[in-house]
Amino acid sequence: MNEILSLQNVSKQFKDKVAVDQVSFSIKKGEVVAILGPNGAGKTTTLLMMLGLLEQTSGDIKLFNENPRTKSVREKIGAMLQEVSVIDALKVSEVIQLFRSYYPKPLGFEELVQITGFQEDELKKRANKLSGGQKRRLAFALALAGNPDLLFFDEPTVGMDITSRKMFWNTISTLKEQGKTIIFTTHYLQEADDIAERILLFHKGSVVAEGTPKEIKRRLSKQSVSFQSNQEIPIEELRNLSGVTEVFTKDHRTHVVAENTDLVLAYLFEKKLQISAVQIEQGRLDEAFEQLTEASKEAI
Ligand SMILES: Nc1ncnc2c1ncn2[C@@H]1O[C@H](COP(=O)(O)OP(=O)(O)OP(=O)(O)O)[C@@H](O)[C@H]1O
Repeated sequence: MNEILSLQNVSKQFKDKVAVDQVSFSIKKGEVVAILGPNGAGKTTTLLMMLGLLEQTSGDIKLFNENPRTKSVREKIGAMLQEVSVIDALKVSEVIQLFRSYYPKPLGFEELVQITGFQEDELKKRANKLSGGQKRRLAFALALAGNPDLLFFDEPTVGMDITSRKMFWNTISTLKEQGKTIIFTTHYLQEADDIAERILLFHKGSVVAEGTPKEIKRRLSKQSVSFQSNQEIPIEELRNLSGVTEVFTKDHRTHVVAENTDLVLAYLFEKKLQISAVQIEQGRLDEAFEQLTEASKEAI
């Protein structure tokens, strides 16, 4: 069995706020998974629970079939969180060496420096004197220090310029080729689409959709069938078809918005309705995602 992470009915409640609500999923070795969702969807809370940094209110979390807080698990994971806090009094090179010393089989110092692109003069700087971008690179080096099998990144590219972003994702592809399992949170749909093999779409603390980027796109963006007809159209019957979300008439055309337009077409043909000028349209994914984001803003 190559499942290395699993969550079962995991919830997290902060006072009267349910941040994560009955979430279940599992991740296999070597997968690159994006936890996608708008602000406040519960992504960071879920990540912190997976890392054992925050205790769940209920449910079960297993990493490598064990509790995330066990020492043997900690040695196999690396994480880059949103807030970078490093030991300010130390130089960059010293912080990297210190983190390497925590692990039984760390990555070589030179390799870490090369991956994260630190120059000689940067390595001599004190950690508190680094710019925001340099701090994130240091956090990346520290996440990789133990040569982990499983890596977690919380909104890794926030604040990075385009070049750093590109370099970051190139390194992630190399890590994937080495067989590492990578989980990252993002609220950029494009980023999840470009990088991830699987997306877990979070919304208001729950996983509302799960699948490959292609499957998610199909699910999120609505399709519609529209047609003309001289006959009376059984609008109510159409509305009751499975997966149909909307039926309306505009400019003498009937529009049926549905998850699966094939089912709508099959129904129309089965009923032998005389229809003409049939058009099938695919809604835009970014619009659909925006709607979801807007909906969640209202809820906050
Ligand atoms: N320590 C906390 N105390 C109280 N409420 C919290 C705490 N941490 C998170 N929350 C709330 O839980 C919900 C989920 O927050 P979370 O940070 O997990 O969302 P997110 O999807 O990571 O969002 P973002 O993209 O903004 O980081 C939010 O409504 C947030 O305000």
